Amino acid sequence: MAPCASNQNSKRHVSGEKETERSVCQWSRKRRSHRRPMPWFGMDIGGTLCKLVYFEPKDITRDELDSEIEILRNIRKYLTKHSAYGKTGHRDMHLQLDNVPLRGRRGTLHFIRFPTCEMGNFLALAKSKGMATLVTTVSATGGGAYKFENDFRKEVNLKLAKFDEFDSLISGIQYIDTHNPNECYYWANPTEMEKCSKSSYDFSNPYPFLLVNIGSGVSILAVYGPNNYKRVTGTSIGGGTFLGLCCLLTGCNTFEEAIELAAGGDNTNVDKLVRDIYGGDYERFGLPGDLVASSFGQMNSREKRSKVSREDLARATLVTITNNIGSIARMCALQEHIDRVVFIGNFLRVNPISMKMLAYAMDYWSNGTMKALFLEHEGYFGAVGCLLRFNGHD
Ligand SMILES: Nc1ncnc2c1ncn2[C@@H]1O[C@H](COP(=O)(O)OP(=O)(O)O)[C@@H](O)[C@H]1O
Ligand SMILES: CC(C)(COP(=O)(O)O)[C@@H](O)C(=O)NCCC(=O)O
Repeated sequence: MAPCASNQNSKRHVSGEKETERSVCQWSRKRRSHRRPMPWFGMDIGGTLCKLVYFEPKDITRDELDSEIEILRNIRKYLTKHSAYGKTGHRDMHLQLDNVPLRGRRGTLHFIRFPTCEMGNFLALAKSKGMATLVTTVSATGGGAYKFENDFRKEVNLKLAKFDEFDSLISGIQYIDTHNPNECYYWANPTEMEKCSKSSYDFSNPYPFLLVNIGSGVSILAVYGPNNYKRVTGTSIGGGTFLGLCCLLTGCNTFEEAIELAAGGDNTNVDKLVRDIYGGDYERFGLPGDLVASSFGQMNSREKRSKVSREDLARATLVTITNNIGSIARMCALQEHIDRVVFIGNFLRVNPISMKMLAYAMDYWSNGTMKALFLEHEGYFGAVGCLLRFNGHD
């Protein structure tokens, strides 16, 4: 397992820089004498989005600055002075982490994403910025670290140090939770939608927890300790399914558009509810009348189809996918005897509807014994984790 995974106790009692570093990357001290050459990147190349984390050192000495080669300086400036790159690259400035320690240095972590299908353009841009002239290695995870390995070597002379996506996810969560006091939150009063609001959660004592990563597909891990986890199950009905079906059904073209449509729609015009079948609640088995009995169950009727809006269809798609994930997650939590379920992945980006639904489902169907938790850096943990794991000598 990873050399830089911390033990729980050291993680809980972080107070100063030295202790913080010890908790995250004890082994990095050994390597400090021969510092890793910059730039430091971690990439998580997923089925839909490529997440790129860039560490900008802020403790650069005058000597270092003077000896920094121009290409590196230009790359640093380009990445940190812009918030958009080309047509599809974005820096999530609201997630930026300042003054964090990373393998003996202090600096800023920047969070950048672009669609994985734009990898060709990304490599061309990297080449145009001079990356190909630097003999360097980038740490990478996700399926694309394997799929695009040869392209990186051929196009930009970059070697990829590959790390497993789940090892990376867990290291990344541990690190970011240690360095961002407001990372973890939950939705308070999930059963009363008007009162439902975001609240901070102290996740300094995290184990065990169930980790539900909602990316293109969904992977569910039971995490028992920093170096102890298993993949319980997965489902192919995930974020990619939501976006794909929504594009098909509504003609929308982006995730943001799909979420906006869903926000203005009503799934009860599309789904068949328990009350549509029973006329009210199915009391004997505790099924309330407003529960969805059959997702898209009204859409067999030509008349109902003629009245339904794009917004309703988007909402029903979102509700269907979210409820299915929530239901599988709850069964896994029961099976593993775990009561805290952490939902991450970019499906939850700008998507409070799904988060509130997951919070509601966990709370309601467990009679308040299970809690849904969320993390601010939702899709970036893999990229951070693989950056931490790189020892600079692969
Ligand atoms: N800008 C975006 N473009 C495409 N999908 C997005 C975007 N923002 C959020 N998503 C959602 O996030 C999912 C991808 O999540 P992510 O955690 O990055 O997974 P992966 O590693 O498989 O790419 C998409 O399937 C979609 O539901
Ligand atoms: C194959 C994956 C690990 C890839 O991760 P992703 O890019 O979706 O984040 C994931 O899509 C997954 O677990 N899919 C579900 C496969 C299954 O268990 O049915």
